[in-house]
Amino acid sequence: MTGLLVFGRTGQVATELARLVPDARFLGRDRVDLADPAACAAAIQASGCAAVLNAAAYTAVDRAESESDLARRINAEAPAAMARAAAERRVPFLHISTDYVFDGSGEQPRAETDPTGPLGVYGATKLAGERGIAAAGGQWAVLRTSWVFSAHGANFVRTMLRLAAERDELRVVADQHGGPTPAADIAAACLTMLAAMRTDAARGGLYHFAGAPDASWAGFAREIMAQAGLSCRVTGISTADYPTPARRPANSRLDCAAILRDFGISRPDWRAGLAKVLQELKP
Ligand SMILES: NC(=O)C1=CN([C@@H]2O[C@H](COP(=O)(O)OP(=O)(O)OC[C@H]3O[C@@H](n4cnc5c(N)ncnc54)[C@H](OP(=O)(O)O)[C@@H]3O)[C@@H](O)[C@H]2O)C=CC1
Ligand SMILES: Cc1cn([C@H]2C[C@H](O)[C@@H](COP(=O)(O)OP(=O)(O)O[C@H]3O[C@@H](C)C(=O)[C@@H](O)[C@H]3O)O2)c(=O)[nH]c1=O
Ligand SMILES: [Mg+2]
Repeated sequence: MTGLLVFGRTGQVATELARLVPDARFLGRDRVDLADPAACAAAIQASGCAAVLNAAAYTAVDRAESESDLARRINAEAPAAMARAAAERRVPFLHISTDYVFDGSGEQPRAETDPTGPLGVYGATKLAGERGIAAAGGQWAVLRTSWVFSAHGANFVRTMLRLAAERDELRVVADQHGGPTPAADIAAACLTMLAAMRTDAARGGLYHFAGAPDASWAGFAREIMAQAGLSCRVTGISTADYPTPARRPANSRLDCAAILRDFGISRPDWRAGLAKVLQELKP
């Protein structure tokens, strides 16, 4: 995809995007600080790009509870400023959001039209970002995804592998459910959506996208151990037994029917994505 400007360079999704579109321009933290929303807008204005994708964010869920001002600038104000700059330049803008915008009640998968209710600062700032983008007046899309993993960066798969090397039992919450999602599939979905948006100015909006089947974190951990051939035992525990600064939704399941209907993008099997990531991590 020519003329694509990407915010982020070292993150999970940005790294996978660089593999798929090496000719895109990637703006790392060294080039633009998302804590400076005006600098984000200026980067778009100066770029002459044909499309903008924001793959950067403040993703430290627990730390956000004590750094809410910074999280808000990066997750809410910067994306809104990007969306306004893209609107001025009349180029499509794609942004990534999260299952943590929901309150996690019930057991049904959430649709795009369902009410939000973030439980923590990370989710609240990501939701504010979604709203700022929708209010910017340009052509935009927001892809809400969940439980992202890859061979790079900080993610649950790498955490589990690290801990499994140190212990013979891991205690992992079994009462939070969602769809683990390979970063590579998110990158591909973003490019499919942007391509459609570039050929039709009426395309865009809010879409859910997550790997299948839905699992608990404990179930995800057990599959990691099984595929990696590790004997570390995974004991399912309740959220109450794993206290964290930020509350997390018990029901993170996303209904992904709309993105299939409108873009032909189906839920990837995360177990296949996990096999690829483990292969990549092999020494
Ligand atoms: N990770 C997950 O499980 C999920 C992520 N998402 C969303 O998907 C998107 C991509 O996430 P993912 O790839 O996992 O994120 P990562 O945490 O892997 O990467 C975040 C990126 O943002 C950059 N960044 C953070 N702060 C700044 C800043 N002040 N200035 C410039 N760059 C900054 C980081 O740079 P640096 O490396 O220098 O710190 C890093 O490249 C985000 O919008 C996230 O909210 C949605 C659902 C789940
Ligand atoms: C390390 C560990 C975690 N857990 C729990 C804590 C948490 O409920 C769950 C996952 O831990 P993590 O720290 O990876 O979770 P977290 O950082 O909250 O992951 C989230 O990141 C943000 C950016 C998102 O947008 C979400 O979709 C989600 O992927 O597992 C255990 O039960 N045992 C453990 O040993
Ligand atoms: Mg984390």
